[in-house]
Amino acid sequence: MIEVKSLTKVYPSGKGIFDVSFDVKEGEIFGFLGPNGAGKTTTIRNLMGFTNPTKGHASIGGLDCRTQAAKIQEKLGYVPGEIAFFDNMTGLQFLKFIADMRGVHDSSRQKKLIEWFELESNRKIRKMSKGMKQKVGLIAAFMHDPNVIVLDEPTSGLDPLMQRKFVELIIEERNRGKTILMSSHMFDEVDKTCERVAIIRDGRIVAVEDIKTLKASLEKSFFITFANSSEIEKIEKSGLDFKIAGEHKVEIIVTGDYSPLINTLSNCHVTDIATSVQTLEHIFMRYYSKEAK
Ligand SMILES: Nc1ncnc2c1ncn2[C@@H]1O[C@H](COP(=O)(O)OP(=O)(O)OP(=O)(O)O)[C@@H](O)[C@H]1O
Repeated sequence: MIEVKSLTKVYPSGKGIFDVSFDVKEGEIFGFLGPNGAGKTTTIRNLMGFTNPTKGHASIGGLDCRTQAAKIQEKLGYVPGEIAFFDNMTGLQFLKFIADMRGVHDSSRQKKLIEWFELESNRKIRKMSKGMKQKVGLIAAFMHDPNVIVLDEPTSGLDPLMQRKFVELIIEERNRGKTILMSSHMFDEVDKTCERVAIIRDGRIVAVEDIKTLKASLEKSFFITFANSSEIEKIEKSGLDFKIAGEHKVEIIVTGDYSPLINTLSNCHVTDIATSVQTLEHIFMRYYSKEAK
């Protein structure tokens, strides 16, 4: 549904994005992650046709993002990273203005979204907090029921309750067949919603991965305490990946298959087991760090 091929945008400073390629399938939530300044907004601005690429191209629903931007925007929902509004309007006036521009006459979905995000819609935008403005931007992006939604850091400024509501909303939209591309710094939100992610660093894609595959590579550490130190010999002979963690204690690291651990421990006198689980954040941080390939 969204295709990005060798997209390159070089700013005069030499910064930008280089050979960015990924695709977002119809009906999936796709996460776009990366440290500050990595190139997420630049990529998204190219998708919206706000800026022309130096090289490469992008399309949404088969339409070219450079030459058919107006047509794409008719059907798209978009939340920019920084929302600039008509400050003197109330939230509701702004939403009505956008709906009129889009030729949307049924306001039932707009009303539902105002209730869902508990927006004080009669407040002037200039008197709204960052989070309130973000809600207005989200409602504007979703209220015309678009098939494709592009979100640049959609929950920045939202409190945890509203973040949760946002997560519920996009899962519901995905279940209704909508395609969502979302840049985010919130690993937890990405974990809860996305099927796949692309990670960008210094303007280049360093990974495009299935969340399930990433989760399968998470390590789990088991801290096992034995009744006596002689039990440790059994661990040494077992072939398990382990480190000594005390006189009677080992840390055993498991990825995926737990059977060898269970079989080995069933022959040992164990007095305590504690566990610690890696989260997706560990994996994302590995890609964010300079050492990642
Ligand atoms: N209009 C511009 N002119 C010149 N350089 C720019 C412009 N916009 C972005 N850049 C530079 O391009 C690089 C990518 O910036 P971009 O805003 O796309 O990153 P980002 O991943 O969205 O970051 P963040 O997470 O901080 O929002 C940065 O080095 C940035 O300074």
